[in-house]
Amino acid sequence: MEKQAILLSSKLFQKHRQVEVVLNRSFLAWKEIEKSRKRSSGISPISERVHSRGVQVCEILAVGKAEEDNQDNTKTRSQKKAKQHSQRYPHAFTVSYVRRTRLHQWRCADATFHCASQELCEQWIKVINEQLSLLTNRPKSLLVYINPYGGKQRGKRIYEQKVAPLFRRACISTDVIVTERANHARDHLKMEANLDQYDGVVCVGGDGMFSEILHGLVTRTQTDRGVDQNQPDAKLVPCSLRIGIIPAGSTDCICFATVGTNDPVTSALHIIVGDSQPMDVCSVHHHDIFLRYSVSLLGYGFYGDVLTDSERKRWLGPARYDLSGVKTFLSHNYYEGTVSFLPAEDTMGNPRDKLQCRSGCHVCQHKPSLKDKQWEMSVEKEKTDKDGSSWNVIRGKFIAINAASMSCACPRSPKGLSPSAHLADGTTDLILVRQCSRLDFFRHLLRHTNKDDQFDHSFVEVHRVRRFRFHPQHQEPVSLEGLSESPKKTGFQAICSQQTGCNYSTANSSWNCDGEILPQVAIQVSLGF
Ligand SMILES: CCCCCCCCCCCCC/C=C/[C@@H](O)[C@H](COP(=O)(O)O)NC(C)=O
Ligand SMILES: Nc1ncnc2c1ncn2[C@@H]1O[C@H](COP(=O)(O)OP(=O)(O)O)[C@@H](O)[C@H]1O
Ligand SMILES: [Ca+2]
Repeated sequence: MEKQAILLSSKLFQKHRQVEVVLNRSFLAWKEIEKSRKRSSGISPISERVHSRGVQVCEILAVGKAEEDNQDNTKTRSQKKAKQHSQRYPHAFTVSYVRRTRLHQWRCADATFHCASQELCEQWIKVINEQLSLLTNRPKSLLVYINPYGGKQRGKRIYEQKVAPLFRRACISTDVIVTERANHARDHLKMEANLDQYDGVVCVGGDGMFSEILHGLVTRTQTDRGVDQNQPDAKLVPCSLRIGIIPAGSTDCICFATVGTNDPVTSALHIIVGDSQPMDVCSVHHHDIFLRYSVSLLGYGFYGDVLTDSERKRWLGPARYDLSGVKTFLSHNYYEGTVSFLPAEDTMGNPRDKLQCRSGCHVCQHKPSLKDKQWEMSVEKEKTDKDGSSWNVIRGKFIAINAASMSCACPRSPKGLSPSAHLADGTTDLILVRQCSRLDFFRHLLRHTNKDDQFDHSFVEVHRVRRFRFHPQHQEPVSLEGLSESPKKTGFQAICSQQTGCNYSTANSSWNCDGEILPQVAIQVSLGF
């Protein structure tokens, strides 16, 4: 590896230990040199033990003058020694940096260095800050939306206690909006927010709140650029602002599946260092009318019914999903319909290849470019127009139809609904669970929580697809009113689905779209901007 030029190097003190601190463009290292005398057979050689530590510059959160330690904590000998040193060398700076703890979990650590003079201390702060200012992907100004009612209703506290102090430490300025109603954040982003002044938007909440913010931002971007997102063939303009997620919801699958954990501090640190992860966005239409976007789960049958039932138990917090899960499992409903899908090319891997998508994943990086895609789409159109040969059509009775655009990993299911799904490959994994016995379905569900393959059942099939359509066997009432909006939550559909009558509500389930119920059952789904 090429050796980098040293930008600054000094002998400083960390507590009472002398350390050699070296900074180059990508790394800050400090080496403690401990001199100890070994007495053996009358000879006293001086041996040097070197403890070396360091941090990549891109993982330094901030550097600044150290706060004076006025506490009288000098109980032990080493504390006394450290105190004496800090009095002798009062000019000190503190480097805050990312420390990796458990798997995927990040914490903020501080290292304080005492300098022989004020000039040296200021020089260190200046040189490190200069290097940090070269990291242009870091946000300086953020717009934060907090859903105070998400998850266990701890969003506000989580933000104030765990996240805001870190943003302050990293000198990130924030405008914070605590939402007062559902869709407050979406409407504010759509119509009011002055987005030019921010480098990103932060969502403090769950998957539903993320979805709100995504819709606000995407709609605003299209409006600003004169694109009509209701046109099914409209080429959407990508958003220039990134969305950071501070998990404070019930499932937090979008955060868990992208970061690897649902921990507010880890997420705040990823935001500060400017990490980003592209993700697939599915567009959902009903008869060519735009309904919603989805980034995680589009689920019909089981997950639709769980969500419909759980909405009336919101007061229970995240436990509502457990209760509704058991209830839905016991009702053991199945739904008839036709699923048609356009498979992804073989080069996109397959849902059972056991490859996990990670940051910098090569499948996502080498997905077909827009140009290839346009070509592909014209071929696809030709084929379908002639004989429909590239579309697969499956008619059947399904307990669940799940489209996972990402793994949908969450604390309940650490591998997720489709463990090998890619975050940004332009495909979704379509999982069809056909009518089976309760015991078989239980076995299938259980495999979401352990290492066994949940697709290894005769009644389950999974396809990696670019587009799909669903038509329920039983006609839904024709109503174009209220499209693109959530249905009124009267609970009507849920109550009806418990009965065995023969109206459409009984025969059909609903789609769970990232935690929101879709108002329509017949849908067309396509991926990619
Ligand atoms: C025998 C035990 C069986 C346990 C099976 C566990 C499987 C769990 C798989 C969960 C996959 C969740 C996908 C994420 C969906 C979210 O978008 C949505 C909304 O999340 P939010 O409430 O907004 O955080 N949550 C649900 C439960 O539908
Ligand atoms: N102030 C608010 N009052 C009521 N509902 C809200 C508010 N802010 C956001 N919401 C809505 O709450 C729903 C659930 O939010 P989310 O943060 O995902 O929590 P959870 O994971 O518990 O479902 C979302 O659909 C969102 O639109
Ligand atoms: Ca995907």
